[in-house]
Amino acid sequence: MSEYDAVLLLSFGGPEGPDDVMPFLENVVRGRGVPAARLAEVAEHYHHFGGVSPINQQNRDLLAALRIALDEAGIDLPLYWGNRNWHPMLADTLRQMRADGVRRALGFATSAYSSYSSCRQYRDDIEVARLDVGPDAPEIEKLRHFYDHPGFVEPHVDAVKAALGTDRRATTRIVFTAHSIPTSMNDASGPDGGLYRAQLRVVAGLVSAAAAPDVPWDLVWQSRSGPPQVPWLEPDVNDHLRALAKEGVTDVVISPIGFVSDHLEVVWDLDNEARETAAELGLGFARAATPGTDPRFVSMMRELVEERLYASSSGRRLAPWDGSGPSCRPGCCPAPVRRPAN
Ligand SMILES: CC1=C(CCC(=O)O)c2cc3nc(cc4[nH]c(cc5[nH]c(cc1n2)c(C)c5CCC(=O)O)c(CCC(=O)O)c4C)C(CCC(=O)O)=C3C
Ligand SMILES: [Fe+2]
Repeated sequence: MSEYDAVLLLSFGGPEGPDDVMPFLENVVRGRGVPAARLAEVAEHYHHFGGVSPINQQNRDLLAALRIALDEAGIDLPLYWGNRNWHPMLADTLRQMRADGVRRALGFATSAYSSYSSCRQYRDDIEVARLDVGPDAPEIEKLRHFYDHPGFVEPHVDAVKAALGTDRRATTRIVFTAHSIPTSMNDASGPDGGLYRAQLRVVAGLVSAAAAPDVPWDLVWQSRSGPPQVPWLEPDVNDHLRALAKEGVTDVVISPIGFVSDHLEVVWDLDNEARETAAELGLGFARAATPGTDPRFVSMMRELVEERLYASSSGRRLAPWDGSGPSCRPGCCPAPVRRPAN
């Protein structure tokens, strides 16, 4: 018997209709000092899609695929889903898990990298939700980071290969993107600081080397939020495209390695905004796919579960990618100082 009795998918959550948009956004930015004008702008992005975030269907698809993968491996643990910012909310899910008799579950977060937003905040979410549920709330053990796992890297490699044309390669640039974060959050990420950007550079290097070592690449940032006086990671992807056009680059392939699926930031900030910027500049533009429900990504999820289920009891040798790069440890990636909206 394993000490685990369930698997939990932890995600960001997103609105499911126009009336959900503002309450969802308020959940996201509570205490984070994001200006009202920025919120109104992001609300518009959601309204372009009928107020429905793509992230929810992506998570439903991921759950269905993972169910099949677990069944095929003979793992009959029940599967749950709880979000940080929108229904199904994590506390409600934990309450259901407790009612079902779950005591200790493995948690997979849809976020590959170390930083407060992408790691520690999920651990904080779990603790806050457990306090809300009260005595006998299930314990959740978050699975390790997977940014450099082949199940995450290989789908990005194939996507970049597919997006790269055969013409004008000498003047093509691969532009890897990830969600910008405040520079202070990057400085505080991981046990020694700077881990968010460092992990992204590792993945950019792996994808470039396997997909197109002859094509130069850059790592830049997208979807900046927060008050303008707070520094965030730069350059922004749109500014970067302007600089590339001046340098004589003719074509760009944008690979959003910061994302596991086509979130709103991908389908709006890249497929609309960055595409438009490229068109104004006369740059050829292709956007590489994200893993989504790629079978290799789903198999990776199953493997990460299996690793915890069996490794400690069987003395099985861990896979080569385990510990291949630094990762979060308890206590790292502290929360940013909360500030009032202004
Ligand atoms: C590192 C990172 C990831 C990647 C890791 C991960 O995947 O977790 C990520 C993912 C996501 N971010 C998302 C949406 C939003 N993020 C916001 C705001 C912020 N993001 C931040 C960071 C990150 N965010 C930060 C530091 C803020 C400032 C406020 C704060 O300090 O928390 C805001 C507020 C409005 C605005 O953008 O200004 C929204 C609406 C969605 C859902 C998209 C969908 O619906 O498909 C997803 C997956
Ligand atoms: Fe975000």
